[in-house]
Amino acid sequence: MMTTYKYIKDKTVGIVGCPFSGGQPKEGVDEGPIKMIEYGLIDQLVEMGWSVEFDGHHKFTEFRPAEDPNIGKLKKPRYVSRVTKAVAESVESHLKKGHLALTLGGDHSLALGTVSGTFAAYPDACLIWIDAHADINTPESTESGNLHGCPVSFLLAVDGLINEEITEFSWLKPRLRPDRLVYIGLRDVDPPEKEILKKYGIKAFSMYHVDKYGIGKVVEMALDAVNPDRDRPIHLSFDVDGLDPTVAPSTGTPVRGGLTFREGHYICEAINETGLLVSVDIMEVNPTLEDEVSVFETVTVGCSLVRCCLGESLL
Ligand SMILES: NC(=[NH2+])NCCC[C@H](N)C(=O)O
Ligand SMILES: [Mn+2]
Ligand SMILES: [Mn+2]
Repeated sequence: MMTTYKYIKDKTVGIVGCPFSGGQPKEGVDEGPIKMIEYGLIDQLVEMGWSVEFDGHHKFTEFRPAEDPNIGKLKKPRYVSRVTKAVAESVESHLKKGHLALTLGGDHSLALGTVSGTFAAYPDACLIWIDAHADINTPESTESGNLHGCPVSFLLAVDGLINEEITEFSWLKPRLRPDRLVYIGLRDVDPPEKEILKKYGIKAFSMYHVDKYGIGKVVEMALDAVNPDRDRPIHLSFDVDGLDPTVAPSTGTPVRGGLTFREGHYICEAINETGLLVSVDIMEVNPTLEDEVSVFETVTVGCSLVRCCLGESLL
């Protein structure tokens, strides 16, 4: 099988390395991208025929404000805002050169940047979000105050979802229409998040749906929902906690009953097959959690998801 890419020129991928943990409290998730690169991801992609552009990981510590008091319940809002603004610019510039943008996280607050960057370059894109969580809490609804649980609410182009104007994030232009967003893998959604999904009619396939229909049908239904004519650019945001903790144990907020190894990879293969993928995030790999074997499994699964997104196939 050979994928023809509709939006990507010269089979080039730009890697945006994002060692960042400010959207949640556990240290170590900033080492995720460093480990994925150390495990040989670039060579693997070159081996597959991709040209890789990577100028080293972002150095975010210089964005860290001396003081960053909570805004309402939100923790480290200034740090997260500055970092994700820089990420948005990196992703957008890769996409505008006709590259596929591959962002390695880091915690999922980084999607504030990756999705903003993608929709700046491709306003007509759609977003496929693989996760145990919906990450759609608002500044009011979040219980944890961790911004990795909130990015989607900031990105949605709807009125009245974010009540208080948070000037810190004024750079962010919400461009994501609710009908261009679909979830797969959900199993730990907070009650106010369920309300938001319902209110805006956001398509979501939980693990119940994966069990009921099988992953093949679920991906097809997800694409039908956000990309019925199979012509829009696709942004895939993959939180490795969408996978079962037996498959990706080294992550900050594991939830039992997740996607199997094959289901996770199938999603990436099927999305690659559309030829429409322009932007991929692999998020929440934390190589400091659990034992050595778990770390190895989680980092290697991060790398193999990327390879499947970029066209590695079994035959
Ligand atoms: N990207 C993640 N792992 N998010 C977990 C979010 C958990 C919880 N819903 C919260 O808002 O804090
Ligand atoms: Mn998650
Ligand atoms: Mn997430």
